[in-house]
Amino acid sequence: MGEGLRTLLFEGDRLRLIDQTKLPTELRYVMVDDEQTAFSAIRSMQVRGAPAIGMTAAYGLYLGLKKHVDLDKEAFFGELKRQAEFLKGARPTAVNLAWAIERLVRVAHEQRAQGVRAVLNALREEAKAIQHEDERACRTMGENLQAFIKDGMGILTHCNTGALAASQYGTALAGFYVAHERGLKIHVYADETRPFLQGARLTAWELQQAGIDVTLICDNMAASVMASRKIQAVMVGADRIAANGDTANKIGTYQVAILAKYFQIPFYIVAPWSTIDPKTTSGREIPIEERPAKEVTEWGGVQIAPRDVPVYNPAFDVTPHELITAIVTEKGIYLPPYHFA
Ligand SMILES: CSC[C@H]1O[C@H](OP(=O)(O)O)[C@H](O)[C@@H]1O
Repeated sequence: MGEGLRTLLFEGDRLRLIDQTKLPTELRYVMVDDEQTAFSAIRSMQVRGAPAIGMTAAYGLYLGLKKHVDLDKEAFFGELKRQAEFLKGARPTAVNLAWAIERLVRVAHEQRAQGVRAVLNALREEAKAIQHEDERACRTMGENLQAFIKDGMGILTHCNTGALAASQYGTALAGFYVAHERGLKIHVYADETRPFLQGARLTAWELQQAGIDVTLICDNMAASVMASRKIQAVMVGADRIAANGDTANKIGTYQVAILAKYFQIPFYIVAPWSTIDPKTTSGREIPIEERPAKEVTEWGGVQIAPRDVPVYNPAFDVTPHELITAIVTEKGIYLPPYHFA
């Protein structure tokens, strides 16, 4: 689905999202028409993936404020502040969310001298601009990643970094789509990605739809698959990259990076520039979201662990920069030592 199905479709002043909690068994949609519906789609992970949640929050902020078009300017800007803070709290780790909201807030203040309607128009256009920029960034990341993709390669990936996670193509998966378009034969090993199963439910589905060879493995099989020399590279996404290159990504990424180091397999991060947060100097400062215990103790409403057992469910971990071979963005390829400013 590199170019086909759209995770986000903004049309007729409404945002339609693919409901990712229903995949792969059902292709259903969810509509966003204000900040509340945007917040709940992001929090419940109907939409997920750093670029996709940033774009959803941007449209959600515009749509939420549109309902307050009749407020005077002072009250409207008060509402802007409230909704912006509210949306930023939906998920704390992926910096793309705060980045997109801050872009809209900046534009609103630049237009403050104009009327509320002019501010609203500017907000809508900024949200659309973020989406268009993301489309171009995804394609360029995919092209840049070709520097590390060779014909016949086995590639391990974790979570879902595909078209579902962004406007189209995705980040690491963009590279797989471009390689496939160019006739390269690659074989992708997709970690299932406990507990939310983005690898099993989303990556396996996306790659299968696109006709790219994919084999699903459980997370605890990665060492064994690497030991059998099936993997020549690991390529994953990111939710926040600190100035020193430390990278927060889906829980389980860190252990894959350690395994890659052990087996001397290169480990690549692929992310748009908006995922880099130079204000965060190292991974220690990255806030890690904790998700509800039920995501671990239940699946599909079925209990799979003892009732009331204590659960620790961090959604992300931080891979230290020294385990990262290169960071690929739309602006180019970055090699260690990393210094993002
Ligand atoms: C293209 S960013 C994808 C990114 O999304 C992730 O998390 P989640 O599914 O919780 O939004 C993850 O860390 C991926 O690498």
